[in-house]
Amino acid sequence: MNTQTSVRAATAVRLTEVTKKYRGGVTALDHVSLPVPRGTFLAVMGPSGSGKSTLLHCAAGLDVPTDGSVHIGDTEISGLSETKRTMLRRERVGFVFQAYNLVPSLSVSDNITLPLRLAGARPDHDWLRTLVAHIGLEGLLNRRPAELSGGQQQRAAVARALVARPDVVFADEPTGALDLHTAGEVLDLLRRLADDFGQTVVMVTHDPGAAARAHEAVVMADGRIRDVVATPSAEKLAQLLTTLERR
Ligand SMILES: Nc1ncnc2c1ncn2[C@@H]1O[C@H](COP(=O)(O)OP(=O)(O)OP(=O)(O)O)[C@@H](O)[C@H]1O
Repeated sequence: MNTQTSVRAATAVRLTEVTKKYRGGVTALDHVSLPVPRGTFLAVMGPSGSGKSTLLHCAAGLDVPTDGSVHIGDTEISGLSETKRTMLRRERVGFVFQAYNLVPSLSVSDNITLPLRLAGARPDHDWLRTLVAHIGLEGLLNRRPAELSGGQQQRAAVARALVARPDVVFADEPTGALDLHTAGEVLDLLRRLADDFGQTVVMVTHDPGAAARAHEAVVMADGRIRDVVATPSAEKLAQLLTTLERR
């Protein structure tokens, strides 16, 4: 393995000089470069319209950049056909959304393993047991989503995102619908998944308190990364956001 390959392999996601222009002339991302090392819990913050969702969509292969490249592990996804990107997302990317998006008619257990069935893969039962125990879903697996609290539903959604052992989990405002205490539990869980399993997590959030649970936070404005803050505090992030919003 040459040095460049080993450097790339240590990176779960890499954006290189990514620009995204929408029809109508909006430049939502302007030459953004961002390596996300494996095992990092990264928060993406910034004022409304700063490009957070666009960054997440391009990084996850849900959308394609106008220019620049995106790698998931060693695979450049920005040049793949839509079909290949869909397959790659199923196998190597997990998603957690604000609205848990569980299928109401399926049990918790079937919801968690759904991505595997869609990809035509078999569950790894050892991993499934570890995951369910780690996430605290034992005893809830036969229930329907409506029979769970909001926090339990989001924990089931986190288990579903992790079931295929993805290179990266993208979380879009994962605590937006939860009360403060339950939100704290879900954030602790995301942090433990990174610390205990080396799971890479990229989370978009408006909440400096949530971002402060991450290893690192990037702060965006006008489609660019303005700051990268290691071991961020809620106070420091709130201060940076206030400065950007006042401009
Ligand atoms: N499909 C689209 N077509 C045209 N412009 C778009 C589209 N999606 C986003 N934009 C524009 O791109 C810019 C970045 O939007 P984006 O949704 O990425 O920001 P954001 O930081 O996620 O905002 P918010 O915090 O409000 O969700 C904004 O100016 C937005 O209006």
